[in-house]
Amino acid sequence: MTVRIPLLPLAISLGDPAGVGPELIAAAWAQREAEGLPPFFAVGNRDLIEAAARSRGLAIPVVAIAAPDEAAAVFPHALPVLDVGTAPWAPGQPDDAGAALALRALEVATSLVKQGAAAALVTGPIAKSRLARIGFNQPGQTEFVAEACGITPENAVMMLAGPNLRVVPVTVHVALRDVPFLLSTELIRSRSAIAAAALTRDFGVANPRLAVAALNPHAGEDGRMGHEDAEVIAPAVAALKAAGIDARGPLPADTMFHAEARATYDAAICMYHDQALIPIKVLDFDEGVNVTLGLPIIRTSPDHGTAFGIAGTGTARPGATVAAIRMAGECAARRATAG
Ligand SMILES: NC(=O)C1=CN([C@@H]2O[C@H](COP(=O)(O)OP(=O)(O)OC[C@H]3O[C@@H](n4cnc5c(N)ncnc54)[C@H](O)[C@@H]3O)[C@@H](O)[C@H]2O)C=CC1
Ligand SMILES: NCC(=O)COP(=O)(O)O
Repeated sequence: MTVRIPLLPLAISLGDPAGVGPELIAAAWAQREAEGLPPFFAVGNRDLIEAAARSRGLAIPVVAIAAPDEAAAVFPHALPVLDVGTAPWAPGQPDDAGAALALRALEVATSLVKQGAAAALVTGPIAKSRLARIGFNQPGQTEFVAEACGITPENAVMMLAGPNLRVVPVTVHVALRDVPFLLSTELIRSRSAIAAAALTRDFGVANPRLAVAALNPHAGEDGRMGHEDAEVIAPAVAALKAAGIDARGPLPADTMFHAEARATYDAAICMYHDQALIPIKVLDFDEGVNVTLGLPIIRTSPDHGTAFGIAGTGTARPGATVAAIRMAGECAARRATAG
């Protein structure tokens, strides 16, 4: 297997300092050689990351850098960190100062990637409710990064990807009761089309096969269990096919995710958050990556959240963070090669 390495280091934002983000950045650095990871630097606070690393027995060297261009030389022997603020390390005890540091790290890391000072953005997990307390008015980091890049939220598409499955939730961080009203033929069509284009551009899938899920049980059972499947989703699939995209559906969601079914598509287009995220977290929790499609930059994140309950205990597994770094590096290298 050829490992694609980007020319510049990646930027990784700290995430909420009370969560598992800081210690998993350190754990990923400790595994850089074994995992063949591309060079990266953290954006956050050196002392905090060092404390988080030591809590899990990682006595790794952590070095403050003044600018991203110092990261490549430091990375082979120490974890480079760009300091953007301070907060005490208090695992499992989120507060406004920590949320402010997380937001500052996200802002700076995003800006550095946009400027071309870093090859791609990997975001550490934040708690949306904690950031909302300090004025963050986006549903999540996806929409924040999209806005920073001048992309509308509709055109920034969340995909969760692991070794066994890729899923795209058409609606994301909304109440379940609102989903039927938010779904539209155009939203399903456009998110699917963006996903198909990104699978080709960033993942090297020449002719992506999309499996589009139904909303209702049994795909509506001829209208006996809801009308959205026939009236909203089926026309979107027809429009995708008319545009030359290999799309099928609406498919009953309960039989889309077993192994034989998964082998027939490259991504499942799902109608709501948990329809997409439950199967991938069952199959690939420890290697799942959240990637934003349709952006001018590459952005990935581990599939899990802040896990405040286990921060600082040494039990958080680094696999999803490692996978997010690897995927960001590969996608950035693929874009650089394509020109
Ligand atoms: N990429 C991001 O920024 C994401 C942020 N979140 C945020 O995280 C916060 C907590 O959300 P939850 O639903 O509790 O999800 P969570 O992923 O933080 O935790 C769910 C369960 O998985 C465990 N877990 C999570 N990561 C783990 C790891 N690396 N190793 C071992 N166990 C792990 C936790 O201990 C917990 O039992 C919320 O505020 C949410 O907004 C959630 C998902 C993604
Ligand atoms: N459930 C996915 C998630 O919460 C990640 O959202 P985002 O912050 O990456 O937009």
